[in-house]
Amino acid sequence: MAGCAGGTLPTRELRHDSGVLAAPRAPRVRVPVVGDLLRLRADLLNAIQYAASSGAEVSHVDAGSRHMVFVHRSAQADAVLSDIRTFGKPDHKNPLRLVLGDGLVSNPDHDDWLRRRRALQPVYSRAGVAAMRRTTAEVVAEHTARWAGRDRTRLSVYEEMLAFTLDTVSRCMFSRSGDSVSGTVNPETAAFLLDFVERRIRKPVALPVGVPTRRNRRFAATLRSLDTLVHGIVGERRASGRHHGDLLDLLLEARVGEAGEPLTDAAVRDEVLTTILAGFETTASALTWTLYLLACYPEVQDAVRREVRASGDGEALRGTLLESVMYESMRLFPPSPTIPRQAKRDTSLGSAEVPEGALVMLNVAAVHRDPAVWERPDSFLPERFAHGTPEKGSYLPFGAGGHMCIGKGFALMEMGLLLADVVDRFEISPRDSAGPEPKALITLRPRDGFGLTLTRL
Ligand code: HEM
Repeated sequence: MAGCAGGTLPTRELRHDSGVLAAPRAPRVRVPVVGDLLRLRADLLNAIQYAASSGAEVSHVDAGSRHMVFVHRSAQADAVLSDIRTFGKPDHKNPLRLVLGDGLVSNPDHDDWLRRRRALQPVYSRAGVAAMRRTTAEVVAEHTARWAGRDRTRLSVYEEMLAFTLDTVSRCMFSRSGDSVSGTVNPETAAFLLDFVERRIRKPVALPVGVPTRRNRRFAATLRSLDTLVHGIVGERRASGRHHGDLLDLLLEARVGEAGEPLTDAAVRDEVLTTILAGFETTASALTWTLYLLACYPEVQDAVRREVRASGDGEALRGTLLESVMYESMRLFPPSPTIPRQAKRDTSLGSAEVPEGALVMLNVAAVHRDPAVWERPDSFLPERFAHGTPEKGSYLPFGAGGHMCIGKGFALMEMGLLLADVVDRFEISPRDSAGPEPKALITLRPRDGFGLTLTRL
C-alpha cells in the first residue's frame, strides 16, 4: 500500500517507511557526546532514539556551556515530573519566553506559575471545554465542507491541520474571525514565531533579539502586531463589559490568589499567546499522525466509522475506539516528543548524578516505546487503551504532574470532533509512495509534509 510500508493487516505492525522512530539508525553523533551539540541538534530525534535503544536509563550530553541529561525510562520520567520544585521549567534564558513571556508554559518562577495555574484551571475545566464545543464544531464543519468540494481531494495533511487548529483556537479565543484577527494570527505568523524560537533553541550562541537583523526586525514587528491586536480586544472587552462566552472572557474572569485579583493586561496577553501557540501545533501534529494511521489501517478506519455513525451526536469520546486510536497515535508519534526541565539543585536520577542547572530532557518518544512497559511497542494496537492508560510515567503525551497539559480536554474534544466528521464523510487513503518521516524539535511533524487522499462517501 502506498505510503504504508511492510506488514500485513492482522499483525498491525507499524507500517511506515521512515523507520526513524521504529528502529533507530546508527547515530550520526555519538551519544553521550562532548561538545558536539550542533550535529546532535541536526538530528535530535535519531540521536536520542539511538541513545535510548542502548538500554540506558539516561544519557548525558555535554552541550558546550550546558549539561544535558536525556531521560529514556518511565521510572525516571515519573521521578522528574512528580518533583516540580527540583525539576522546574527552564530558566529565564528559555527562548520561548521571548514570545510567551510568563505564560504557563514558559514561566520559570514556580510560585507565580502556581498562582496563575490555579487561576486558569476553570478556563480549561470540563465546563470551559464544553463551552467551546459549539464553536469548534462550526470550525470543523467549515473545513470538512471545503475538503468535500470534490469527489476526491488530495490533502496536504499537516498544512491543513495547522490551518484548522489555528482557526479553532483563535475563534474559541476571540469568538470572531475576520480580517483583524486572521491578518495577525495566521499560519504564516505562527510558523515564523515558532521557527524563530526553535532556531534559538538550536543555536548555542544567538545574537540578541535587539540587534536589528532582518529576522529580528520581522520578529519585533510580528510581536508588536500581536500585542496591538490582543491589547486592543482586551481594552474593548474591559470597556464594554459585554460577554462573548469565549476563552478570552474566561481569561478576563479568572481570579488570582487569595485577594481574587483579575489577571493584569500583560498576563492576559501572555496567556492568550500561550494558549494559541501551545494549542495549535501540538494538536495539528496529533491529528496529522492519527489521520496517517487511519489511512494505513483501513480496517480500524472502518470500525471507527461504524462507531461514529452508531453514536448519533458523537458527544461522548471516553471509552470509544476513536479515543483509543487517538491515544495510540500519540503513543507512537508523541506531538511533544521531549519535555524540558531544569535541575534547580544538585540531585540524582537512579544512579545518575544530575548537577544543578542541567537541562533535563524527557525523551517521551522512547518512554512510549519502552519494551519493559509496552508489549509490541512498535505496533499500532489501539485496543491496548480499551481499559485506560497505563502505569505512571509510561504514557506522557500531555506530560504528568503539576505541569500536565492544561489544554488536554480541549485538545481531545477538538481532535474527536474533527476525526469523527472526517471518517463519517470520507474514506482516507495514503497518497504518496513514501510515508512521512518524523522530524522533532518542539513538536513532532512530518519532515516534508505529506499527502492523503479523501474520497467522499
Ligand atoms: C494534542 C494536543 C496537545 C499536546 C500533545 C500537548 C502536550 C503538552 C505537554 C506535553 C505539556 C507539558 C509540558 C511540560 O510539562 O513542561 C503541555 C503543557 C501545556 N499545554 Fe498542552 N498539549 C496539547 C494541546 C494543548 C491545547 C489545545 C492547549 C490550550 C488550549 C494547551 C495548553 C497547554 C499549556 C498552557 C501548558 C502549560 C501547563 C503548565 O505548565 O501549567 N495544550 N502540553
